[in-house]
Amino acid sequence: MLAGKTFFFIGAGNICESMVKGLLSTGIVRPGEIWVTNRSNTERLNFLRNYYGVVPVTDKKSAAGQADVIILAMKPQDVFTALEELKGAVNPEQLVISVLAGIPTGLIEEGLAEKVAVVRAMPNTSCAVLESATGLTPGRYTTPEQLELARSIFSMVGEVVVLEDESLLDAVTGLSGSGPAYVYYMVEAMEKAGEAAGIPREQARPLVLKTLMGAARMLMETGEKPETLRRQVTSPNGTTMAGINELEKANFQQTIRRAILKATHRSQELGQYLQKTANA
Ligand SMILES: NC(=O)C1=CN([C@@H]2O[C@H](COP(=O)(O)OP(=O)(O)OC[C@H]3O[C@@H](n4cnc5c(N)ncnc54)[C@H](O)[C@@H]3O)[C@@H](O)[C@H]2O)C=CC1
Ligand SMILES: O=C(O)[C@@H]1CCC=N1
Repeated sequence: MLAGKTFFFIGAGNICESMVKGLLSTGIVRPGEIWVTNRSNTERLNFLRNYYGVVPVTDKKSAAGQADVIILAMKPQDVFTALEELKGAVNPEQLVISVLAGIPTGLIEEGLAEKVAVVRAMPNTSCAVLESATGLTPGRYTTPEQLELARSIFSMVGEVVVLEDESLLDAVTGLSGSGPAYVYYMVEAMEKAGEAAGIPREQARPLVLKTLMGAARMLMETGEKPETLRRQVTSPNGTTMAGINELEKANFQQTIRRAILKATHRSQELGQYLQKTANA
C-alpha cells in the first residue's frame, strides 16, 4: 500500500522533521519519495535535504498536483495562505492529511475547492522514534481506502486511534499531541529535584530517564492499572507515600486534568476562530 508513494510536506518545521525521521527509519519510505517545502526558509530546506536526503520543493502547486499524499504541517494561522496556494491543484484521487491543531476538515475541504479527501491527524513528535500516539478522523470525501492509507502511514511511526467524531480530535490534541511536553516538563522537574537533593545533573538524568522508561514499559507489558502499579511502589508510611502526599496536597491530578482540558479548549478555540475568519 505504501511502497513507491510520494509524500509532500507543506511546512518543514518540528512535526515535519519528526515524521520524516520516523518514516525514513522504517526503510519503507525512501528519501526521494519525501518532498518538503516551507514559507521562505531555504536554509531549513537545505538542512533537511543534506541531513535526510529529502527533496526540497519551491513550486508548491506543481508538487501538490503530483504527490500521492500531501501533509499540511504549517501553523494553524498559516492555513489560509497555504490553501490559497494549493487551490485547484489537488484532485480527489490524492490524500490530504492535516496535522494542524484545531482546524476542522471542512475548512480545508472548502479551501481546496474540489471534493478532496482530507484526513485530520494529530500525531506527536515521538514519530521520530516510531512511538507516536496518533488520532485520526476522516473528512467528508475520504474513502475507506484513503482512511486506511492514512492509518498505515501513521502506523509506521507509532500507535493509531481512529475516531469517528471529529470534535474529539481537539481532546486528542490536548492529551497526546501536546502530551510529550507535559512529560518533558515533569522530567525537567525531576532532574532539578534530584540536583536539589545532591545528585549531579549528569547522574540524575539517567536515573530519571530509566525510571520513566521502566514505568512506561511496566504499564504496557503488565497490563496492570496505573493505580495498581503505584500501590506496589507505595509502602505504608514509606518514602513513596511521603512523596505522593505532597503531590496530593498540590492537587497534582487536578492540575494535570486542568492542563489537558485547557489545551483541548485552545485547540477548539483555534478552530472556531479560524472558521469564523473563513466565513467572514
Ligand atoms: N510540534 C508538535 O509537537 C506538533 C505540531 N502539530 C501541528 O503541526 C503544525 C506545525 O507545527 P510545528 O512543526 O511545530 O511548527 P513549525 O513552526 O516548526 O513549522 C511550521 C512550518 O510551516 C511553514 N509554513 C508556514 N506557512 C507556509 C506556507 N504557506 N507554505 C508552506 N510552508 C509554510 C513554516 O515556514 C515552517 O516551516 C501546527 O499546525 C501544529 O498544530 C501537530 C502535532 C504535534
Ligand atoms: O502546541 C501546539 O499547538 C501543537 C499541537 C500539538 C502539539 N503542538
